Amino acid sequence: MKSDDWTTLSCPLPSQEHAAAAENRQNSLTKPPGSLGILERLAVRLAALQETERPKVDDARIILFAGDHGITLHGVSAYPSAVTVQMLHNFATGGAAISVLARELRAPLEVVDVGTLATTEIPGVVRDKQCAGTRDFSTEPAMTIEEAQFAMAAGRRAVQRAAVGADLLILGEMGIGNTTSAAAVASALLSKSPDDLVGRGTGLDNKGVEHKARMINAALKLHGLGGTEKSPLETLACVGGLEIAALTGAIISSAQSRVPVLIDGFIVSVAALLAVRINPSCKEWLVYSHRSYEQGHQQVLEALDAEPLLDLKLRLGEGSGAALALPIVKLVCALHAGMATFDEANVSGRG
Ligand SMILES: O=C(O)c1ccc[n+]([C@@H]2O[C@H](COP(=O)([O-])O)[C@@H](O)[C@H]2O)c1
Ligand SMILES: Cc1cc2nc[nH]c2cc1C
Repeated sequence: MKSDDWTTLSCPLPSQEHAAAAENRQNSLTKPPGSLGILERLAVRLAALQETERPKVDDARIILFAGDHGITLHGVSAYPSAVTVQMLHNFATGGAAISVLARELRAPLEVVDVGTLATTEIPGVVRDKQCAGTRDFSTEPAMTIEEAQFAMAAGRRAVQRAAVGADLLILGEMGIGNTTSAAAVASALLSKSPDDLVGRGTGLDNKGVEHKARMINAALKLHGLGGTEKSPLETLACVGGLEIAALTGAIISSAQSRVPVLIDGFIVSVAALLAVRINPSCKEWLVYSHRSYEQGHQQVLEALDAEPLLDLKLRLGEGSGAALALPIVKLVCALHAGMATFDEANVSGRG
């Protein structure tokens, strides 16, 4: 078996039978049908995925992948690359936003360095990397195919270590420069102009955003991306990132292992797009937590037929938007399991 063959192995199909049972229950609960909006569909989807009429999300886990980006040589981020490794220490010592959210939610957090510039072990951070950052994709491919596959497999290893058996997996990322890589991948996969997919990232001004779009445009031409000739894996290798590759592998592996994934912001959604292009059967296993403030996110969400739960103008990453949405997902399950039916509560149905 080739080392990349696992990526296309089918994910389980949601159970139609349990979806029907959950939908019946939703429609019998003491509320006008449809009044809980998109949350009703979420309850039914989780029921189908967990093969039960009454799903639960008691055991959620969080995995965060970090990587650095050669393209940062060209001033595409408001922050220096050094921040990625500095933040790894912050994640490990509990001071980052996702560290606080993980503690509050009692969700175990695993942080994996899949390709930062760090040269030494960082206590509390799993190291699973071949490369210290990607290459500058304005002059050469960011990764070789083998490097991208290694990082995808690192994503799978993390899921097998930290998420198998969980009710839900939250994926997050950290990588200065990764909104440039993510926008480049999305432009190529969606055949859209980078002008429509670039955003401010960590806080670029208008000139910075224009420069970022020009860099991506030139790179797409250099690598022959944007048409149909290149595969998703080749696109990932040319202009993607090591943490984006790990996220892609983790999404596929989680779906194959029957663990639904709560997708975070722009970067994780672009990894979801890659995952669905590589293995369409993983699509059913993805739940979208929020619409990020990053300009291109809406287009990526549309391409994935996503219905995000929140729209809070977040643009932090780290899995923070997904962590903030987790209480809603838990409460959706509690409502679905705990509300009385019209019959049980002796409430009259529609006249
Ligand atoms: O998740 C998002 O939608 C999001 C939007 C903008 C920025 N980020 C975070 O900011 C970093 C990338 O921004 P930049 O400007 O360095 O490309 C990276 O660490 C991401 O986690 C994340
Ligand atoms: C401080 C900081 C924290 C982050 N977390 C995710 N991306 C980030 C980018 C910066 C700059």
